[in-house]
Amino acid sequence: MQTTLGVAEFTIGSVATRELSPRRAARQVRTVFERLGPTYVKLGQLIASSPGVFTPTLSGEFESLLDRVAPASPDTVAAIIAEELGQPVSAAFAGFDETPIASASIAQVHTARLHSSESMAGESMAGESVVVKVQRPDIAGRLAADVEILSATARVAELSRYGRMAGARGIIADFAESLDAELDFRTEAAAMEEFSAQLATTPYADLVRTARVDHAHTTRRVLTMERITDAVRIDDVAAIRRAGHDGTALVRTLLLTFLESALHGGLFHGDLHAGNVLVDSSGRIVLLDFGIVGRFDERTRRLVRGLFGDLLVRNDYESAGRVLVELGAVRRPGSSTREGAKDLRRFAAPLAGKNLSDVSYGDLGRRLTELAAVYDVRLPRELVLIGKQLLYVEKYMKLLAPRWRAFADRAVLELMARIINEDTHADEQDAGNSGDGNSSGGGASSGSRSDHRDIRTR
Ligand SMILES: Nc1ncnc2c1ncn2[C@@H]1O[C@H](COP(=O)(O)OP(=O)(O)OP(=O)(O)O)[C@@H](O)[C@H]1O
Repeated sequence: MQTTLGVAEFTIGSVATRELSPRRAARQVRTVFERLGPTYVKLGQLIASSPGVFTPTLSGEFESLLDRVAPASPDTVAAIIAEELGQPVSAAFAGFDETPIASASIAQVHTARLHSSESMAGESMAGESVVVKVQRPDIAGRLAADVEILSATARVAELSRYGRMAGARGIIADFAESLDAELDFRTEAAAMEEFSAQLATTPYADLVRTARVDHAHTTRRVLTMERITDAVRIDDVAAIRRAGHDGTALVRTLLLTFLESALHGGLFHGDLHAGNVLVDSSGRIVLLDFGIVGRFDERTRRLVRGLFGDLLVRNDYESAGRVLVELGAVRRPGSSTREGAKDLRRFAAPLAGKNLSDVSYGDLGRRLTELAAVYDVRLPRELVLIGKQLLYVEKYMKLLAPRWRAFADRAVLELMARIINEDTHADEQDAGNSGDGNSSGGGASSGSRSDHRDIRTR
C-alpha cells in the first residue's frame, strides 16, 4: 500500500484501506476540503498554486476547488453593513442589490450606487456605480479555530523528516498571517492605493489600473470601490480576440508591471489568478483583489534584483548562491558556495536560450524542490509568492502569446538592465557618501556591481 497523500484512501477507524487511482483519491481529498469549509478551501488553493511540492494530480484537482459558497441572507448582510457603517444600507447607498455578483469563502460582493450629493456620498465618487465587498458573518472566529487545529497538525508533522523538510509549521504560520491580512479590508484598501500610487510613477501607468476606493464606506468588514463594468478576464481568449486586443502586448505589460512592482517598487500583487486580472474595453489591464500582496524592504529588493540578474542575465551561480545565503534561505550548516554554484548551474543550464513557453514549470518546480531539500533551503514567503505569480503570467502567456520569447524581448531586457543599473548608481552614491560601497545595502554581494553588462562580484 502506498501512503503518499492522493494515492490511497484511508478510512478513520477502519482496519483496511482501499487502493484508489491517484485521480480518484485526489478528487476525494478535494471534496473533503470543500466540505471542511473556508480555511481548507484557502489551504487547498495554496496547494494548487505550489507546483512541484504536491503531485501534479493533487495540484490539478485542487485548482478546481470551489471558492463559491452559498451567500449569507440579505438580512445578515444588511446587519453587517449597518454595524460597520453606523447607518442602514438605505441611508448609506442610493441603491443596493441584495443579490451578490460573487460569493466566495471570505466575502460576498454586491453592486450598489452612491448618493449623488457629495455630502451624502463622501469624497469625490458621488453618484458612481460601486461594488461592496462584505465579509461573511463569524468568519474571523471560524478561521482562527481552524488555524489552531492546522498548527497543531503541523507540529506533529514536523516530528517526521518530510514534515521538517517541507517546513510544515512555517507554511501554516505564513498561511495564518495571510488570512489575517485578508480579514481587514482597510489593509486591502490601503494596499490597493499604495499599488496605484507606485504604478503612477512607472511607464505602465496608462496601461494598468485598479479600482478606486470609496473610503467613506470602507471599514474592517466592508470594502466599497469603483465598479469595473467594461472588462473581461485575461484568460477569456475569445473575448480578448473579439475586442481586437493584442495578446502579446497584454502579457508583456502584465509581466513588466509585475517585475517592476516586485523588484523596484516593493509592493506587488500576490494573487494574479484570472478572476483578479481583467482587460477593459480600451485594452488596459485591471487588477482586482489586493487581499494578498507581497512586500520587500529595500535591502531584500536589492538582494532579489541581484539574484534575478545572477540567474537570468549574468549566469553567475556562485553569486546567486551567496545571495541565497544572505537572504537567510540556506539553513544547511557549512554549505559551500562553490558546491552550491555547481548545483545551481546544473539546475539552470537546461533553461538557457529556451522559449519560456516550452519550459515545464511543474518539472522546474519539482527540481527546485529537490535542490532546496539538499541545501535545507526555505525560501522567504515573498520569493515563493513571486514564483507563483510568474506561474500565472506564464499561463496567460501560453494562452495569449504562445510564441513570445519573454527573455528575448527588448522591453523586458531593458527593464532588467535599468533595475541593475539602478543598483550600480546607488552603489556609486554609497561609495561617494561613505567611502564604503556597501553601507546602505546591508552588505549585499549583489549591491557591489561595477557594470550591468559585465558584472562580477568584487
Ligand atoms: N471593483 C470591482 N468591479 C467589478 N467586479 C468586482 C470588483 N471587485 C470584485 N469584483 C467581482 O467580485 C469577484 C470577487 O472579488 P474579490 O476577488 O475581491 O473577492 P475574494 O473574496 O477575494 O474572491 P477570490 O478569493 O475568489 O479572489 C471578482 O472576481 C469580480 O468578479
